[in-house]
Amino acid sequence: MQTDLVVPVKALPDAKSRLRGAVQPGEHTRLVLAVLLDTVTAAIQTDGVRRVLVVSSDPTVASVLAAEGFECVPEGPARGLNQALRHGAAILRESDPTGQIGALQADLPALRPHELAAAIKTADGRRAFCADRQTTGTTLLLSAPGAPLDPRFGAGSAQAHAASGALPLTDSWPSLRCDVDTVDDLAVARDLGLGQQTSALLCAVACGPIEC
Ligand SMILES: Nc1nc2c(ncn2[C@@H]2O[C@H](COP(=O)(O)OP(=O)(O)OP(=O)(O)O)[C@@H](O)[C@H]2O)c(=O)[nH]1
Ligand SMILES: C=C(OP(=O)(O)O)C(=O)O
Repeated sequence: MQTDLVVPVKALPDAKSRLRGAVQPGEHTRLVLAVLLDTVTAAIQTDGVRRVLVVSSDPTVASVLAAEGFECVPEGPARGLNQALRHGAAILRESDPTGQIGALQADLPALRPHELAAAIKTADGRRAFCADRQTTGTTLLLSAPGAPLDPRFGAGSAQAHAASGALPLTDSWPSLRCDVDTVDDLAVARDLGLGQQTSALLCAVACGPIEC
């Protein structure tokens, strides 16, 4: 079974606001883009992942992704994170009405393809989710083949996904659970091993709280 993933990214001026301060203010956008590129690079290298579709109406996100060969579509008419995910899922469904769809967070710069592959394998075709390392948020939500994704991202999304019947995936998978919302999260990701783009950026600008 092949899995197609949707990755949502909001407008860059608003993106990763809690991560501000990790690098100088003028480098924040580059950091957000580096984290995104490391995430989608790991995702597309994952066994069993066929497509990675970013949903973002930000023109810089679209052009940076296009330059690296990634797919990006603008949001649909309905605003918001879950609406963007539903829009992306609908596009993926047009190509394969019976396939498995997933929502992957855009801020997993230490993501290891083998951990994502293991999570997809463990789900084994069931609608399932992986909570973040704090256990409150969600880093990955998978549909059953041909079935709705039914995303419930936002504050307390792990509980919301469980309450909606999704199976919690409980193996450790530290890189899949390590979304970087804060400077502390980025330090944890650095200790796990950052992807090439984020690592290079932090080395290039190394005078903030996170050193490479
Ligand atoms: N396309 C799209 N993506 C969104 C939207 N809202 C949030 N996202 C993305 O969904 C993920 C989680 O969103 P948030 O936690 O709200 O935002 P964040 O940018 O990660 O961090 P904060 O600004 O610190 O809240 C991030 O990848 C966001 O870019 C939206 O309205 N549209
Ligand atoms: C929106 C979510 O992500 P974040 O950790 O960025 O708040 C979520 O986990 O549902």
